[in-house]
Parts: sequence; structure tokens; C-alpha cells
Amino acid sequence: MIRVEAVVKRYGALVALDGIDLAIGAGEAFGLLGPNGAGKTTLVRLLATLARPDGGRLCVGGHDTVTEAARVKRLIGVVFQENNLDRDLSPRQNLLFQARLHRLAAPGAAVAAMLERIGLAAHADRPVNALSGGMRRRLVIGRALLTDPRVLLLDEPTTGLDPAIRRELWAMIRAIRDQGCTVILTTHYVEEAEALCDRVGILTRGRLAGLGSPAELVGRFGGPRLEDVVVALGAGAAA
Ligand SMILES: Nc1ncnc2c1ncn2[C@@H]1O[C@H](COP(=O)(O)OP(=O)(O)OP(=O)(O)O)[C@@H](O)[C@H]1O
Repeated sequence: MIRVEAVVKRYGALVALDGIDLAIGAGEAFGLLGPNGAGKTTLVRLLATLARPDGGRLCVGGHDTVTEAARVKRLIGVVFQENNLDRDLSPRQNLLFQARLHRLAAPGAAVAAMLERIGLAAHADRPVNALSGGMRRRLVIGRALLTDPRVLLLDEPTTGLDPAIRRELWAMIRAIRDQGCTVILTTHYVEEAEALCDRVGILTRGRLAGLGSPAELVGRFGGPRLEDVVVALGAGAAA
């Protein structure tokens, strides 16, 4: 579903991604871990067609993110860390705006179904301002799902949320994946990657220092926990 080949991304003299090769299968849940500034968000932005690589190429569903960006956009849903909802509007109005933007055939019905799916039907017409942080995250994810994407990109989906709400979002992300959507997420919470992801990639200084299932990585680099592997690779010890 996703192919990343020899991808390089620079910001001036800074090399944010330094030759990344990665393949992610359809229906896989994949996590990107690594220290601050490792390049996780940059990779997500490239996959989301929001930035272009300086070298190499990325394909989503067989389509190049640069030369076929419009095709790629139709396959993906993207959730960034900032909620960027219109907070004066209600969940229903926020979703309707998105549904109309994407020219969905029956926007009202699609939005009503999504409000049910994300558990916000009872709060559909209150202003977003009055919702809890967890409800807002569910709404942002629901907005990304409106177009029924085959790939969902989530940049730090649960940062800043309390543990109970985080678990609630994990259940939602698992359900999305169980419905066949490929899920790619970045996170600083190692337990989040362990709970949700089939495989994780550990990025350090723009390079993929480790790749495999959480159990494989612990076996290969020593643990006892995945968190120890992330810290060791982040410090350059085992890379
Ligand atoms: N628009 C930009 N202009 C200049 N430098 C940038 C830009 N975006 C990212 N960078 C730099 O590129 C590097 C990788 O950043 P990126 O945000 O991808 O890392 P990250 O792994 O997502 O970090 P974090 O965990 O802190 O979110 C960092 O050094 C960052 O400062």
C-alpha cells in the first residue's frame, strides 16, 4: 500500500530524512517512533502530499505522491496534532463542511452516520468549544474518515490526553484498522505503538534505525522493553 524509496528531505542545510526505505502493507497498523526532531512528522507530511521529497519517491496505493498527488489525496485521511476544528461550530457543522468540500453524494446522511460511529451523536449540535479534549480528537478522526480513506495518517493522535481518553482512542483506532484501513501513526508513547501497531519503525536523525514488530525489535536490540530499544537507538548506541 505504501512504498518509500530512498527518500531524502532537507530544510536548508538540515537533512530531516536521510535515505528512508520502507514498505507498509494494506491493512497494516504501522507506528513511527523516535526522539524529537527525528523526522516522523516530516515523513507523514511527505506521505500526505503536503511536502515534496528532495530525493527518492513515495507511493500510496501505487500512486506517486508528487506526480499523482490528487490520486493519493483521494486515498488518504490525515490527522495532525492540532485539532484545527472550527470551535464556534458544532460537530455536525464541522463534518458537513468537510463532506461538502469533498462533494460527498449525501452529505447529511454521511455526517449523521459518522456522528454515530464516533460516538458524538448526542453532542452533534453543541459548539465544539463545549466538548472535551477526547471528543474533539474523535471528531477530528471522524472528519478524516468521512471520505472512507484506505490509509489513515495520524500524527501524535493522543498527545496531551489523559490515560482513559487515550485508551478510548486506541479502541477507535483499532476498530478503524479492523475495518481494513491501513493506519500509520507517529507517537512518543511506546505503549501506544505496542498496543496498536503490527510493526514500528524507529527513526533517529532522519534514518530508520530499527524496523520490525515490537517483539522482534526487543529481541534484536535487547530490551527488556521496547522503550529501552527506542532510547538506545535514539542515543545512537545500537544503530
Ligand atoms: N518547515 C521546516 N523548516 C525547517 N526545519 C524543519 C521544518 N520542519 C521540520 N524541520 C526540522 O526537521 C527535523 C525533523 O522534524 P520533524 O518535525 O519531522 O521531527 P519529529 O520526529 O516529528 O519530531 P517531534 O517528535 O518533535 O514532533 C527537525 O530538526 C525540525 O526542526
